[in-house]
Amino acid sequence: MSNTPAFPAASLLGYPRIGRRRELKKAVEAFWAGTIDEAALDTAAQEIQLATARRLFDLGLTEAAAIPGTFSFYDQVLDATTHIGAAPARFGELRNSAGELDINAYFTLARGTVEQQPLEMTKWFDTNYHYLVPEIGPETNFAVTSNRIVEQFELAKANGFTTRPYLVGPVTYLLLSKASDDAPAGFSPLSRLEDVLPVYAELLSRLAAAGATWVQLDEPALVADQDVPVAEIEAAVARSYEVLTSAAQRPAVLVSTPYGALAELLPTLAATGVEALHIDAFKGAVPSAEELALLAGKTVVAGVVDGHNIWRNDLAESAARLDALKAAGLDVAVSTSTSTQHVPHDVDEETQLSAELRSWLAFADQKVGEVVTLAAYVGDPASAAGAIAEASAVIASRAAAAGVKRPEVRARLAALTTADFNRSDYAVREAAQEQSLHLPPLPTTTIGSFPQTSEIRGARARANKGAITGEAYTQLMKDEIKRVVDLQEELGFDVLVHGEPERNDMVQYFAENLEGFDVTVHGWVQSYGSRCTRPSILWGDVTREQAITVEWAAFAQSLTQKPMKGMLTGPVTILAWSFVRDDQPLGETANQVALALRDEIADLEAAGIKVIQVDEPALRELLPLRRAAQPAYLDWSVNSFRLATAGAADGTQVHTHLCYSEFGVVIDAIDGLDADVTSIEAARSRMEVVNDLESHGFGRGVGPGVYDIHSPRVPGQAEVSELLGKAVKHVPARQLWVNPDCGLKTRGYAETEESLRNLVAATKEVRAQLV
Ligand code: MET
Ligand SMILES: [Zn+2]
Repeated sequence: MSNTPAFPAASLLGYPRIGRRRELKKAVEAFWAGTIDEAALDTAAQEIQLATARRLFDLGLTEAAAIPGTFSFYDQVLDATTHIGAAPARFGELRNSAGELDINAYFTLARGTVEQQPLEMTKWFDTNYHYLVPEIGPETNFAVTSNRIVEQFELAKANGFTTRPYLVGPVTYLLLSKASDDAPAGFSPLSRLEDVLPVYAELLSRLAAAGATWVQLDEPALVADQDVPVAEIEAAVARSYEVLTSAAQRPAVLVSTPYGALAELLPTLAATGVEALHIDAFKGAVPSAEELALLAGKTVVAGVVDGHNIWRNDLAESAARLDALKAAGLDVAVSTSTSTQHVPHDVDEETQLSAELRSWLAFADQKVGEVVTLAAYVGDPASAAGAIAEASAVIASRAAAAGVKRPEVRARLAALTTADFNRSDYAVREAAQEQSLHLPPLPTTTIGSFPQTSEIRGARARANKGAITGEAYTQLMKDEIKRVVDLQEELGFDVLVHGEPERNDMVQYFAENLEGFDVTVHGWVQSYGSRCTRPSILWGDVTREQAITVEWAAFAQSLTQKPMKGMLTGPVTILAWSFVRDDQPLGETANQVALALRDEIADLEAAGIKVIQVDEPALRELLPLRRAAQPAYLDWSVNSFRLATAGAADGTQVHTHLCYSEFGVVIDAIDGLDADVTSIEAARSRMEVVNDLESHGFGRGVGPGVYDIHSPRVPGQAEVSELLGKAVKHVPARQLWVNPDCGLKTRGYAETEESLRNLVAATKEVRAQLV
């Protein structure tokens, strides 16, 4: 390329897609339900894209290509899949008569069909966002199969905004892919790079023809240690960006590398012809002078504003980082460390929070302001002096604010000894639990929540508005608990749950009932597809003023002779799904939460609860992307779980639940949790996990999920029997539990009942075959 257009001085890596009032969620779900048609869905999507462009422009992203084109109907990895023709053959022909993977094909891949499970879903780096895993084999027929990225650019352009189209980069795309069903053993998706690159080149050429000046190719896989040897990744990066930058007609290329430091791949990217390289200069350190020298001639897009958490930026600290980059003589632009898709839109919406707390925060819109200020600083340091001083003053006042440090919490933590982290040997506990529980082989249970019906949500909304009394609300929840308990009795479950109707969200519920947290009203963040969560804000030392779950659990237990599980959310998950204070190590915060849970467990036991589940679905999520940092993380995270649970009596059965399939990665840590029973996701990955369990010799109870609750599909009895048949071949039957992959709160009652009925019937079938 001759005459590279200037990269905008201020930019964002990405922006929330779901809409300030979750307009996209509503439109997409209405489309699935058949209440709006494709044209109406498109109109809603266009309105969101234009509202975003207008907003970002008004907030100061006024230069061409400053506004990221990061809208997505469901997921950015699925977007790439449908643009490059990578629909797996197992779905049959999904291309329409024009040869395109249209919106129907798109949602088929995301949600599955009666015959086909959807693409597997897994965590996006160290975030709570989930992407759909591509399945690539020798048979994958790569070709441009969607023009949506071009149409979205054109839509913005026609309305006066030159955006910067976004695509997951080719190396990351293939590294995140798994081998298709049809691929031979040992097949590596990265081996298809040469076939993928011309398709990316064609998309770049179409974007250039439409007038795009810059494109953003996102390569976060380059900041994470991979199973593929580094030399292979280096070669793939070098080759990809050689091919893509030698295309005749193309926009200038920004490669973004969020979620951590690039480390050994920085020189490789520096040697390519890409015009701009984004580095995560918030989480990652500023590269050394030698590395920076390699970047001469490129724009360095410095991600100094954290896109992944909500604290106001320490502008003085960011300015110092920018100074280091400028001192190396580089052309520096300012951006966020990651897409701001991980944070809510706007602090100003949260008028119920104290002005003090609000002054400590920056959501996506405030981050735009920070980026714009810092970009001005790069041009003229004096221009930002006032803003920098103000940010420093706010950060200092936060450190001294009431509730941030509570002496009694700190004293209790300081007094802990190793005994507080250890239970009796498993053999002792196992015997005591056999006595207290008398369970059949292959005990059946569910993960906790039952469908959250519109009646339940409506009752909560009315109670929050004061339209019904607290007593009326409690009664409605108790009625619901009774329905759920009766249903489980009728279905024949062995260990029951109360269904969690009183919980809006498994983390927020505890945040609302513990000191040290605050919750937002509009702070929705996309978790996967149309699903959003509203992370709480953990800003101070954590204490529990009174029992939280005991009344509900005791009521549920009073309705049945079967054991009722007490249900708690573990410390790591509470941290991972909240916006956590950044002023002390995570391990300290986790232990504060653990002590509150430990007290709750003691109260549950005193109320007669014999099985207590402490969910840790996010244990894998916070795992550092670099192997060197993983042992320290696993140490504090496992210890916080042990601190929470080690006060339980031998006869109390402690369960934990983790919902993802890459179990092998953290199996030692899961063992370290020392839970008596562990339930995990396995249905979508068709029980692959039992191989890991077998090779590891996992010795305690385990329930690999047999019902994928992420889709409305009902698994048949034969399908569940087959999964269980596979499980008993690899895991001793006496350790095996039968349960769904996860909680049922997002499902409807009809499909849930049918699925659970099949689950129990299949269990009886397999039990009968055990000798
Ligand atoms: C994301 S893990 C969910 C566990 C929780 N107990 C539930 O069933 O909803
Ligand atoms: Zn789960």
